[in-house]
Amino acid sequence: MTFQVYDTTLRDGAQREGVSYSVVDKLAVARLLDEFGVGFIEGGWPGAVPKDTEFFDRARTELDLKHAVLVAFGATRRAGAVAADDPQVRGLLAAQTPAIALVAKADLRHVERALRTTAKENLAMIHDTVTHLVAEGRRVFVDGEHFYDGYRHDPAYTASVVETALAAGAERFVLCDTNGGMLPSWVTAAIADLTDRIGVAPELLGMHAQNDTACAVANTIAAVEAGVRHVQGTANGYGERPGNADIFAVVANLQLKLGMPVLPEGCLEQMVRVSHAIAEIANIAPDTHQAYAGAAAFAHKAGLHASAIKVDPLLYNHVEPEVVGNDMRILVTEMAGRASIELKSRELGLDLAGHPETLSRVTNRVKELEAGGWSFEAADASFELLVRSELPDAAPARPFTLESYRVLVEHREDGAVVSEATVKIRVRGERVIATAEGNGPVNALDEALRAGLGRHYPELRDFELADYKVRILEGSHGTGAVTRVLVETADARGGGWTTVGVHPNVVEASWHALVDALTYGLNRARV
Ligand SMILES: CC(=O)SCCNC(=O)CCNC(=O)[C@H](O)C(C)(C)COP(=O)(O)OP(=O)(O)OC[C@H]1O[C@@H](n2cnc3c(N)ncnc32)[C@H](O)[C@@H]1OP(=O)(O)O
Ligand SMILES: CC(=O)C(=O)O
Repeated sequence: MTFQVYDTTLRDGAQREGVSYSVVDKLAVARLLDEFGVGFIEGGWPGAVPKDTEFFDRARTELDLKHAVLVAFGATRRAGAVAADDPQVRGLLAAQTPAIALVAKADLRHVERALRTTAKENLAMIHDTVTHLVAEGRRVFVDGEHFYDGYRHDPAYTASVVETALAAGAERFVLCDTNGGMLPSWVTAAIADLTDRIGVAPELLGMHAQNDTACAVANTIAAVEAGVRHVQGTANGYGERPGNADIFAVVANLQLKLGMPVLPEGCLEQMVRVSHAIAEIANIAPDTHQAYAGAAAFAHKAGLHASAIKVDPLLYNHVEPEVVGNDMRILVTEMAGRASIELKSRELGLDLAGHPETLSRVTNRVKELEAGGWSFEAADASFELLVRSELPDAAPARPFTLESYRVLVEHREDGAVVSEATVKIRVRGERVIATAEGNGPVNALDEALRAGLGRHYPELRDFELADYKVRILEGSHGTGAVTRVLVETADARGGGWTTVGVHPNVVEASWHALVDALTYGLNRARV
């Protein structure tokens, strides 16, 4: 039986606090999920949510899916109603999708207390709705809401829900951990007990796990190991409350750990791109520490790791990052050893293999500076300048030498605050004095330095300060604190780099970061 990868980013994922997709967003997410190769895309609840109704209408003409089948999600008919006449069920058919997922009560307590109907009527609601939709030519999935809690409470009734749905023609019965309270061994035990009790083939079952115990991915994998062949999940684990099973981690675990080729060839490598693009559309910053897809998923900080990675990257990576479209990175911090410095330098295009003294000097310098509050982890450009300055044939580090700078901040009677900076520098043998105003002291300093350098280095016009972050370092107090400044600079070619400066005076810390930023940019522009 074919393995089914079923995505519910556009339905359960949209139930995450803070997420609100437009119809255009939903269409874009569906295209991305299709590129990732999922077999089913649950698009929302037509008839209940107006945007979802419009999504299915537009999807018919605007989506050309290569891998996925669109699924409309809804509920079983209301108690006492006729399925064919139930407006909600009619809304599902009106979406004209090849497949429909029905949420059905699988816990007797919910039947009695939330639906306020009888055990028998709930079974009839499931039976009638499934047979009606199948007769209308739809593939039907039944999501057994609260399956696991219900099975613990009254296994015989919950098992009868599964039997009813499958007997009525459902293609799969999906075991939902709706409250997300399960642990992997409990999932395994429940599936084994259910299959023994009613003799159902586990391949006819699916798994939908909420993440309230942080076990959604593990629970899903446990279900597959128990024989289930349909898994549900969402991009980046978005979903109601803490979320759903992260479909990226689920699929990667199945393919790379259990050897199950559940995606079409070539799709797994799309993971990082698809994950980040969906985060962008959802307006959620990508989780850098997300397994497999996060920017830090293969980032190594400890010196001991780097020294082994130098021999073979797989000694400290559980898989090759490229198989999910990710990259390995080496972080340079006070935890670095010579191997970390060598690998990081290589990443930046500098081969230090034949320079053991340089390696030792840079390693010691990094440790010293980090102890004083510097941080190179997020400032590759400052690190590269540091390495270059320690190379035996190092060129002069700066495009100028500083005689002095001065910054004034004037608070005027009318409330206006004006900053003015003057720099006195030597550029290519010439003494230059330049003054500029800015909306703050750092901006004024930046402008004055650019004005002073501009005639000799016209390419400076292409750089702009993209971000500026100040952090007060721990262990220091009040206005006398040591500050760390990170400056992010962008150029007209779409590139960007980050530099760092540290000093008890925030202007001096900013000066270091600014000078590194311009120096690095000028070196780069000349390559
Ligand atoms: C576990 C999950 O996450 S399932 C996905 C849930 N998603 C959503 O709820 C998002 C979309 N929902 C909505 O837009 C609305 O809740 C609607 C349109 C579906 C229903 O709205 P309303 O008619 O105003 O009802 P309301 O939301 O207050 O209550 C839900 C009704 O559905 C009934 N219901 C709940 N589950 C089911 C079910 N599986 N089958 C049939 N009816 C059900 C409830 O008993 C309740 O009926 P009542 O109105 O007679 O009390
Ligand atoms: C269907 C669903 O989202 C749940 O039971 O959690």
